[in-house]
Amino acid sequence: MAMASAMDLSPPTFFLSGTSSSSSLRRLSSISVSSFRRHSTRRLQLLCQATAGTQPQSGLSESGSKLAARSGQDRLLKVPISKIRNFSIIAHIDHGKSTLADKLLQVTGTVQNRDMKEQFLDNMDLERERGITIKLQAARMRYVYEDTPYCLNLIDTPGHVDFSYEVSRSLAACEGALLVVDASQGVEAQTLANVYLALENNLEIIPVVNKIDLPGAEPEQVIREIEEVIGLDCSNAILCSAKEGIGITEILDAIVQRIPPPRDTAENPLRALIFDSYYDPYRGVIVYFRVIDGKVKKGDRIFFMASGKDYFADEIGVLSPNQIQVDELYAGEVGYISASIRSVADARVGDTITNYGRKAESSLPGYEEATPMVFCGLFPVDADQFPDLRDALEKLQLNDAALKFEPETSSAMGFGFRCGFLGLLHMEIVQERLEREYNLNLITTAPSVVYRVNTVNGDTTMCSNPSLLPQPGQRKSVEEPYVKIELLTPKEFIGALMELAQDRRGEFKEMKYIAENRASILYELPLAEMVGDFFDQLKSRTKGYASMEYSVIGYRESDLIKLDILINAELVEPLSTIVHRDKAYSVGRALTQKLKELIPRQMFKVPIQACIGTKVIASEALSAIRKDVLAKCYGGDISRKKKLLKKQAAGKKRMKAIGRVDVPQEAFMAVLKLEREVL
Ligand SMILES: Nc1nc2c(ncn2[C@@H]2O[C@H](COP(=O)(O)OP(=O)(O)OP(=O)(O)O)[C@@H](O)[C@H]2O)c(=O)[nH]1
Repeated sequence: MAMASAMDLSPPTFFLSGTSSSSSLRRLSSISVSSFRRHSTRRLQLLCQATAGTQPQSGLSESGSKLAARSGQDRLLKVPISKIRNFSIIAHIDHGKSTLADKLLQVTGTVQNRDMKEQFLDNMDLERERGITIKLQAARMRYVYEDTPYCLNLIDTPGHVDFSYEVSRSLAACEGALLVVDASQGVEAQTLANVYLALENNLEIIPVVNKIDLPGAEPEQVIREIEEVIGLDCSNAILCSAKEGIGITEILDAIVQRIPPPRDTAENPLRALIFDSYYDPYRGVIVYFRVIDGKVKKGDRIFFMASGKDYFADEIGVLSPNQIQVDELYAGEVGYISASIRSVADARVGDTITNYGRKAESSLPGYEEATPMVFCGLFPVDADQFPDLRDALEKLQLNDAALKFEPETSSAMGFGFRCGFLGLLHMEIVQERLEREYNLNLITTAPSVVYRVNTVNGDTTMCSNPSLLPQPGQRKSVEEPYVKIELLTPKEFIGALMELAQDRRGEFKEMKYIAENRASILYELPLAEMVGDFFDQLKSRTKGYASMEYSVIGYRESDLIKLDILINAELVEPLSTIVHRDKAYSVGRALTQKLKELIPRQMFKVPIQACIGTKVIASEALSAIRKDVLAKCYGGDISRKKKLLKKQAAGKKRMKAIGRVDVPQEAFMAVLKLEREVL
C-alpha cells in the first residue's frame, strides 16, 4: 500500500483497505416516492413527503461494533487530507442514485458482491416494504488512482421534498456532487431543485448521464438539456449504466480528479456539521458529522452550539460502512460520535459540534429548526390506550426531532394528540410505526395546514386545528401558507396541468420551454390545496410524465371559513375543515355524500349535515337497517357462520362511536377523497 507522500504533512485520515460486511449501509438508498407508491398499500395523497427520524441501524450491536473495530483497526490506513474527497449523489427519483451508489461500493470493494443484496440497502420493515430509505447515511470507500490510495466519502441524501433541509445539510458537508440524470427521461423537477441546492453550497458538480443501456436512451439530447436548462458545462459529462456497470471507473476517476480536497483547517477550534443522527436504544443518539474545522478526539467534551448541550464523546469512528472506532478525526473527515445523548433534539441536523474547552467563535451557517407543515389528530380507538399512545409518541420523539405533539380533547373523539409532521409521508410513517411497533389502534383525522388568524382585538394566533378556528365575530382575517410550485411536463399535458393548478386556486406565474418538447410552468397556490390528491392527479393527468417541486413562500390572506359536520345532530369536530368561501357549498355537498357512502347504516335513521355556523348547507340521511351478514347462509356449516360474524366484528374495529353512530376511519379522511369534479 502506498504511503502518504512526504509533501503531505496534513493530518491523516483512515480507511479500510479490505472489505467488510455491512448491515449498517442498509439505509443507503434514498426515498423513492414512486417505489413507495408501488409498494404501499395505503396510498399517499401528497407529493411533498419525506420523513425524519426513523430508526436507522448501526447494523451492529455494541459488541459487534467493538469486534468490527478491532478487526477494522488492523486494516486501517492513513491518507493525508489532500487524498480525501467528500461527495453526494443528487438525482431525481428513480434516475438511478441507489443503483449507482451500490455499484460504487462494489467496485471499490467496500462491500463484497456476496453481501450486496437488496435488503442491504433498506433495513426497517417499513422501509423495505415501501422500498424507501428514510434517513441519510454515509459510506467511506477506498479507491486507488494512479497507484495512490484515496478516501472517498459518499454522503447520501434523502430524495424527498419534506427533507430538503436535510439534503441541504448533507450537501454542505461535501465538496462535490454527482448529478445523475436518466438518459431516457432528461432533466426533471427534482434534478433542478437539487442542483440549485448544490450550487448554493458551491459544490463541484460532475454530470453523469445514467441508463445509457436503455433502448430509449438519448444521451446527447439529455446532455444538451443539462447545458441549456442548468447552464452546466457538460463537455466532460460521463455516460454510464449503473445497472450494467458501464462508466463506473470513469466516475471514480472524475471524483478524484475534479472534486477538490477539503481545506486543511485542523488547527482551528473544532466545528463539525451534523448531517444525520439517530437514536440507538443501547447507546443513545449516534450523530453523523463532517469535521469542517479542527479535530475531535475520543473522550473530548463536546458542545452542541444550537441546543446548548454538552457531552463526552465516548466513542468516535468512521463508517466503512460499518461503524469502525478510531481515536481522532480531523478537518475534512466524516464520521460518527456516540456520547450517551438522550434525544435527537439535543443533536439536530444542521447543528455545529465544537469543543467545550475551546469553543468556536461562531457556529456553521444554515441551522434551522424543523417546522411541521401538516397537522392531524391521533386518537386511540380504545380510550384505555391513551397512556400507551403518549408513551409511544414520547419514544418516537427521542428519535425524531421533527415530530411535534400536544394533547387534544374532543367531545366526539375523547382524549388524543394533535401531532405536527414535515409532510404526509412523515405522517404516514409515524402513524404506521405507532400501530405496528406499539400495537395501537388509532383513528387519524384529516391533515390540515397551519392557519394564521388575525383577531379583532389585534392578536395573531396560529391555528393548526380547524375545529379551534375562532368564531367569525372574533376574527378579522385568516391567512394560509402558500407554496411556489414548478411543474415540468411534456408539452401535450400543459393544458391538463394548468387546469389542475387553476382548479386548486393556483395563480399562474410563468411558463417557458426548457427543451423542444418540455415546458416548465410556475404557479403559486395554497399549501392546503396540495394536501390531498394533488400529486396523484398530477401523475394521472400526465400519464406519469410530469414532475414537480415546491417550496413554501409565506402566508397570504384568503376568504376562508369553517365547515362543520353534524352526524345524528352531533357536531364531529375532527370532521371540521377550513375551506375557501367559494368552495364551501360544493365541498359540503360532496362531503355529506361521501360520508353517507362510508358510514355503515345503523339500526336507526342517521342525518348527516354540513353547516357553516348554524346554517345547514347540505344534508343527507342514512336509512336504518341492520346488515344481516348471515342472510345468504342457508342452514349448514356453523363454522362458516362464525367466520362471517367474526369478519363483521373485525370490520367494526377501526370505528369510533360518535354518540350512537359508529364512524369508520375512512370517514375521517373523506375530505381528502372528494371527487374533484364535483368541486
Ligand atoms: N436499464 C437501466 N436501469 C437502471 C440503471 N440504473 C438504475 N436503473 C433502474 O432504475 C430504477 C431506479 O433506480 P434506483 O437506483 O432505485 O433509483 P434512485 O434514483 O435511487 O431512486 P429512488 O431511490 O426512488 O430515489 C431501478 O429499477 C433500477 O434497476 C441503468 O443504468 N440502466
